Amino acid sequence: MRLGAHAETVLEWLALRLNLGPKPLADTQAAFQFARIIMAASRAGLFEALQSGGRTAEEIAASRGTDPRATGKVLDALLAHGYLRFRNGRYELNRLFRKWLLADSPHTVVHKLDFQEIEWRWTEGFDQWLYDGTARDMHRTLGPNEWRRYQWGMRDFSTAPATELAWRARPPKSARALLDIGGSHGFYSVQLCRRHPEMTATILELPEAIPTAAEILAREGMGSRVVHRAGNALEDDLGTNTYDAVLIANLVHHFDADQNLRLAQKVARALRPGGVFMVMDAVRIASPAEADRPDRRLGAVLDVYFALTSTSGTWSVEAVQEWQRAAGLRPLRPVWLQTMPGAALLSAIRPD
Ligand SMILES: C[S@@+](CC[C@H](N)C(=O)[O-])C[C@H]1O[C@@H](n2cnc3c(N)ncnc32)[C@H](O)[C@@H]1O
Repeated sequence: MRLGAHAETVLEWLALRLNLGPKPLADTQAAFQFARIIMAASRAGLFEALQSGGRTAEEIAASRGTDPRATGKVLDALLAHGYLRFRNGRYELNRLFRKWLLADSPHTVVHKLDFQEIEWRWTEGFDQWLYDGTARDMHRTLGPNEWRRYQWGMRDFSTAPATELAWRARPPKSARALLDIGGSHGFYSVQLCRRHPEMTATILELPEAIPTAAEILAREGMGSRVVHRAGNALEDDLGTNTYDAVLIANLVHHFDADQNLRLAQKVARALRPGGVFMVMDAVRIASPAEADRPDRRLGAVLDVYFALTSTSGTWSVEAVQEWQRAAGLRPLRPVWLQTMPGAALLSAIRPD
């Protein structure tokens, strides 16, 4: 997935090729301002105001309590970028974006856009961090309301990759017990259990996450097939010969190499012979020689973000497979997720 400025005309392409336009400004000014416009529009409910049809800027502003002039400008910026269209004097939500920007859509990202307001504030720490390397350990510093917004945000982030992962993961055919470490809202477990009707799942989560995570999970109607267990994956015993599959999705980037190695060893003990350890995450380069690989771009940016927010960072395929091998597991070929470009499912089997 390529971020940044892309030419739309031959002349723009030429200007980019000849390096005539300042790419660093396209990568920053337009990107960060438009990002904040989308977030503000979503948080103010401007997209929601267009749910049941076209409206004028004045009607939208009146229904959301926003300033009419400011609202008109925001709507025009969204129009210019294809989020909206304009017909018969009214703004309409573009059909493609209804799926993502309406709160009652199963694919909504409205909560993630809300959580990004917190992440935005965190990223203001990049400058200081670059000098002193002092990171924020986000899981130790969130307040109760931030925990709530975090869990809802993670839920929105998971719907597309969880559905794909459930189709492409290969737990043993007879798999019955799944452990989902740091599984939060449980959507990965829910989709895996829907795909494998014999399977039940336990989500191991920090206690602070569980009130909101359980509320989100309850909406899926899985009953006792997917349940939470409060604990800490770094400190708790995970059992012996207990699970057919263990998933850790979007969490190894919060742990350092030593923590991940010890966790892999606990997972290997907890797996039954033939069981599978599934690590899903954005993947970083193993060395600067790999830097031009398109499937490592997301991991490169998130590596910096997680180093700031949780002291660690993203990991390479090789690093994850090294922990898995050191724990006595046999890594399988990586599965690159199409719904989350730059993320991969790195599975390893416990030999019989
Ligand atoms: C980035 S979220 C990922 C949630 C979910 N797996 C997904 O991919 O959508 C990381 C989750 O791991 C949980 N977590 C962090 N440290 C943990 C630990 N030591 N033990 C168990 N869970 C942890 C957090 O509370 C959070 O819900």
